[in-house]
Amino acid sequence: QSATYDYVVVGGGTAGLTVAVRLSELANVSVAVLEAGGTGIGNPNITDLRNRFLPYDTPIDWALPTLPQNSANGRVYTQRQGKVLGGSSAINGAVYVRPDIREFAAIEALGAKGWTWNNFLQYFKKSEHFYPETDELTGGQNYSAHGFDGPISVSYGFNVSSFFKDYAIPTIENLGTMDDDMSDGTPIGGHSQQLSLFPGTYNRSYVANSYFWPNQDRENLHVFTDSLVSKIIWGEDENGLAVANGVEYLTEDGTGVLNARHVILSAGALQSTKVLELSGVGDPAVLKNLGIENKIELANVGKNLQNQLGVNVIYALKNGSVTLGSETSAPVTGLLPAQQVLSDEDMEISNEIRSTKGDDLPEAQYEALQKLIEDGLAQTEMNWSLTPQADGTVQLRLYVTDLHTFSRGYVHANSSDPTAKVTIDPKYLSAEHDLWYLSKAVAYTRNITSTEPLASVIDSELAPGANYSSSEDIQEWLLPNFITMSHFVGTTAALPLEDGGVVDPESFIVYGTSNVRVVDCGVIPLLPGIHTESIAYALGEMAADVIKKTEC
Ligand SMILES: Cc1cc2nc3c(=O)[nH]c(=O)nc-3n(C[C@H](O)[C@H](O)[C@H](O)COP(=O)(O)OP(=O)(O)OC[C@H]3O[C@@H](n4cnc5c(N)ncnc54)[C@H](O)[C@@H]3O)c2cc1C
Repeated sequence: QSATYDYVVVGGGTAGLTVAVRLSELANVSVAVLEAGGTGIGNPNITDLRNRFLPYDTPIDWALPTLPQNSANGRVYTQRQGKVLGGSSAINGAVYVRPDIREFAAIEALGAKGWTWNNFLQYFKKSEHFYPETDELTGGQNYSAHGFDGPISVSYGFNVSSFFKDYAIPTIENLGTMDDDMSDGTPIGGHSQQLSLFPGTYNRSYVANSYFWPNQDRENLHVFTDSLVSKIIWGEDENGLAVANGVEYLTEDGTGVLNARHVILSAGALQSTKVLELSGVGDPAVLKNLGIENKIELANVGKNLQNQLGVNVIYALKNGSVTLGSETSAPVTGLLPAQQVLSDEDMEISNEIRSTKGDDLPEAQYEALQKLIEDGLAQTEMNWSLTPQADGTVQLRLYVTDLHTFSRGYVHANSSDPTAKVTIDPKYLSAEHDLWYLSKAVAYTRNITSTEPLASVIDSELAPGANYSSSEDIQEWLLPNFITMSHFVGTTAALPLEDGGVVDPESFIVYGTSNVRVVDCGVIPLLPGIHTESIAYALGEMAADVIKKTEC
């Protein structure tokens, strides 16, 4: 089977379907998307956000194991990624939040030319349809940073328990501040949580049902599911430079080929690198191990892997003290600077621990991270949710995180067999500050639960439990209990080649090629202290605009 398209997009996920749908607005341009997973149609674990943990270890989850983590007693962590049309937007937590303006400044200063807040803001807005009236908790704010005509519905949880208004928000205000909008580029403080959710429902708004299905009848847009791309097929231009002629892919029926003028890799931060490496693009040492001939030497492919860490801290609430609502997920979230989470004395210890840079962390990123923390950007997200128990009691779950982590790892293809899972070593906790800081964030929840009015309804601490008192105790508890935010970035960084880049920040074109791009979260060079779906949509929108200009 062979066909020719102007653009072939590898991966029908968050950024991939966004860029494909936008490109197909040009009637004279043909676009194909090859997605390894199925359509997901009729799967309630995708559509109903209350089921958001049920996709794990089912066919719509790649379920990618890490290597044993040396700094976590050899623990193997299973990383989630959506394997279905919609990609990770089909299985994620649907928290909608954008980076701090200062994080874009830091990323641009690393060398990502054009990655300014103002440039991204137009694409955040373009992808969003915001429903401010659904805010039951704070309301009456300034929504000028939002979009009202885009495909992705953003609203607030509904039928929210009165606990959040009566206890959570006043307690947050007693310790810090409530902020009016978590998506306006100044996200410090407590918030009423924004979600990619159809207003007044439990239904997830994600890239398949909000960008693609409404446009699926376009004649110039073809989406192929259950099609795993194995590699790029190369030709040469008149100067002998590598030019992609298309891709090869596998289905149940065998091998297929799609010819293309341009290839866009959107397989996510964990898997676009695999397609590059199986196509002979990457670090020669890695390719040699795989037995793959080096077509384009690009040593940065798969390096600079970043993620954030978190853990659930659990408190029992006094019997009968709280009336449950029927909200989908944490209706209140806080974005806290290290200066709030740490005492003055601990801030000094933090400075001391951070004064040594780890070998895996590039110097420029190290300097940027130090400044983000010193300037008081969010270093901990704290999600507040209630969970009813079978015995009729209610637990308060404070999900606490370490947002700007210093550990860096890698992801590489593990075999020349395209069906083999990638090798991931995120090197979690290899930087001392990551574990130490998370232990302090856990301890900080005790300040919260001993502050009124919340203190009056707290019964006891269940996890880790009051007997874990010192930072060392809590660190020990964290090793088997920490979880990750699944916000992978950095492996195909949009930076100058000499600064660790894999793609050009303005064109998204892979260095050494003229017609292969990467458009997914892997291009984000430095992980901002927030969730990443908003950026994935903005990247898809931005890349489409950049590419459209080349077509006109
Ligand atoms: C469990 C989980 C919870 C999360 N929670 C949140 C949240 O609450 N809020 C938030 O903002 N972000 C959240 N995120 C992160 C966010 O969803 C991702 O950062 C974002 O969706 C990634 O988009 P992407 O386009 O880079 O990749 P993806 O959306 O993962 O798309 C990649 C696509 O490529 C396909 N693919 C891979 N390899 C191939 C191949 N060889 N051939 C063909 N297709 C291939 C995959 O099947 C997938 O569909 C979460 C992520 C996960 C996994």
